[in-house]
Amino acid sequence: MTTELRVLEPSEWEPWFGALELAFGGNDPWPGDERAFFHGRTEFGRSLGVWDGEDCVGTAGAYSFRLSVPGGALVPAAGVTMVSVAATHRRRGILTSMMRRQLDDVRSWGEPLAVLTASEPAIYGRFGYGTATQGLSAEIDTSRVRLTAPATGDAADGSHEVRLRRVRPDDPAVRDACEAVYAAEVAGRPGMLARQPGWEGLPVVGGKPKDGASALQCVLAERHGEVVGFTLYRLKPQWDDAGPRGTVELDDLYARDPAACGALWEYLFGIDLTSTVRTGNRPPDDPFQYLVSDVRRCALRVRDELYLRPVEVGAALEARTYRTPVDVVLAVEDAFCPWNEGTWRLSGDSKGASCERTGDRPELALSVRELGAAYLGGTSLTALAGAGRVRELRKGALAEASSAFGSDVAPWLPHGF
Ligand SMILES: CC(=O)SCCNC(=O)CCNC(=O)[C@H](O)C(C)(C)COP(=O)(O)OP(=O)(O)OC[C@H]1O[C@@H](n2cnc3c(N)ncnc32)[C@H](O)[C@@H]1OP(=O)(O)O
Repeated sequence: MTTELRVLEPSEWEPWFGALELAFGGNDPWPGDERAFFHGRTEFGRSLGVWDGEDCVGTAGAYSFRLSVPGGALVPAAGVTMVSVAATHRRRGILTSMMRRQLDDVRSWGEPLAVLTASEPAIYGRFGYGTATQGLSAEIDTSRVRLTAPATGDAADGSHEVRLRRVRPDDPAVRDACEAVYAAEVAGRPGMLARQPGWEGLPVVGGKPKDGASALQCVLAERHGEVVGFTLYRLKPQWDDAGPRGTVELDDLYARDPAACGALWEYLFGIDLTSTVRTGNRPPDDPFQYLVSDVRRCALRVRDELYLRPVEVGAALEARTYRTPVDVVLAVEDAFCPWNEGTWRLSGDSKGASCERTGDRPELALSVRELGAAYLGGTSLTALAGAGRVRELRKGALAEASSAFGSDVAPWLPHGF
């Protein structure tokens, strides 16, 4: 088999995307507007195709993202996407060849991080990606579970009150207002992506009617006319002999303060003719868990979400801040990107950090995959050490580093890409 790996040309997009669709199991092309959305987002200089003669047999892309990290910086990160190999050409190293080329490219572009969401968790660890964020899913029995929103304030004229308003999600003014609420959250929550041009259309494209559910609906939370939160959801009606038992399929909910957040959740819980609120990916520390009467009937589950790989260890560790002061020598293993191998001294605190090569004796040993898992503060180094994935070589180094790497706000990736 002779195949050629090359950078994707715009004229090759159709067979390239068609190969991806096929590799994901369907003969059916994606709906036209979703295709158009992803066509518009394709960055040709950063996308790879593998060709066997005329046939596209491998695909991979890398969006130019900026990822929020602890401390609030937005760090350039390659958003690895559209990865596939034709079923006829699997397990012959084509994915490995694309990962090799891509990580070399990402390094040459000066991006310290690469991130992705994985179709299967088993695929990317070998290339140095660790699970950096988790998403919380819930299926809440709202016929039994009560949610009590916090008091909105005690102004006699009710001026602290949150008002809810139903709007069209595709109205440009609504989108701008929702984007502003999203943007305000990014720096404060590691793992979120600063919106790149064009990506503001994702919630609407991704929220198309599916599985008998309604079109996307949007409710704004406003205070003094200012939008302080919003939710996007679909309603899925269902009836049986006992009457209505519809479902609220929640896509998005963002709020700038607890009162707005509580008001939006309370609204979702109270929609007539529904008895379930279902959601697939909320932050692990989502406030609704602390407002409900019966968390057990919320059927909470956590799932791996964002995988992160430090492409340049030094630059990556310098790009974030640390919750508590840290001064530790890390021995990093990185067989796939050997330029990261070796010992690094990380010194940092809540204001900044330096991370430089050193000849000093290592104090903590770990692979780049564990560094990726711990990077956003969602996976503790202590937990990884408990699994034998991090080794403490100087007593006290583990506790010091683990506390420093942590994040009080759970890192979270709101959507796939
Ligand atoms: C970010 C994203 O886009 S995620 C989407 C990923 N794509 C998909 O899931 C679509 C369906 N699957 C595929 O297209 C292919 O099976 C791919 C892309 C996952 C793998 O492509 P291949 O060319 O077969 O991988 P390659 O031959 O380079 O395998 C490298 C190693 O990974 C292992 N591997 C590859 N895929 C898998 C998998 N799905 N599960 C477990 N191990 C895997 C191989 O066994 C091999 O291991 P080895 O080095 O120990 O022998």
